[in-house]
Amino acid sequence: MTATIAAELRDAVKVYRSGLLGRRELRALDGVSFRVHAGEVVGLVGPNRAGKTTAVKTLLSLSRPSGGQAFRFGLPIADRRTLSRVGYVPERPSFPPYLSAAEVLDYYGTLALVPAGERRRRIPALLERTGLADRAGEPVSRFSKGMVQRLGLAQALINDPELLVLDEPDEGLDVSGRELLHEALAEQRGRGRAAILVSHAIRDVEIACDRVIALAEGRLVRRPEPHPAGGPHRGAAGALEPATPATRTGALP
Ligand SMILES: Nc1ncnc2c1ncn2[C@@H]1O[C@H](COP(=O)(O)OP(=O)(O)OP(=O)(O)O)[C@@H](O)[C@H]1O
Repeated sequence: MTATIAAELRDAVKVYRSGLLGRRELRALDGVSFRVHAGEVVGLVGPNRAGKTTAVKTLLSLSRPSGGQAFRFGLPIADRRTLSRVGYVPERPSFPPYLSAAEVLDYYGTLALVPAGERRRRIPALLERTGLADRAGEPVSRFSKGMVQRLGLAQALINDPELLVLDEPDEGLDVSGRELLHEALAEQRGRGRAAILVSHAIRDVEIACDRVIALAEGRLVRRPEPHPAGGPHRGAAGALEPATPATRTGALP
């Protein structure tokens, strides 16, 4: 039986236009196809400007593709109901500075349609887990960069997501903060859920991910390899393959 496909891009194209009459075009995504299955943690890597953030923003309905298709849990991304099943830590999380950490989590939990009883149960547990419990009542304006990153992770977990998307979440995190990330990713895998980690920290990707998808200049340069659902975590290192013609034409694993 095929594992649930939590996220998929099919020949996705994103063109940004600039200059006179929009004549200059930049192809942030140029025919990118990949799938992320339930039960696997996928690393999305590549140099600056490769299109990594554009790819995840497309999967999150934050960027409208110029061509191709994108799906969450088998449904087109235009169907926004599936967003409540996703947790997302953006590249530079920021929160209303006058809210406390507990209020931020309550706010985002409400937006993600988490029932009040669940929010009351989850918020203290997440604050404890992310090491913010002793500062839970303080306004976020007093938080350090690493604390904001930790709150970003707690925020992404408030709805117990089936797909967790982390866009360079390791910026500013200390060793225990990185361990926290690895634990969250391992937990996703262990519970048969999916995760995408965008990172330049190759060591973190090797430790945390089952396989790697690499982009460069808006194109896939490595072919994703299917991960047997429920199979042992073998690390990302063995999952790389050279680019193939199939990759270029958008054929899916
Ligand atoms: N809103 C936008 N308008 C115009 N160009 C954009 C926009 N967003 C992204 N781009 C361009 O698209 C390309 C891909 O950007 P993207 O942020 O997806 O890359 P990335 O791989 O995440 O890069 P980094 O590692 O630097 O974060 C870049 O050339 C960027 O300048």
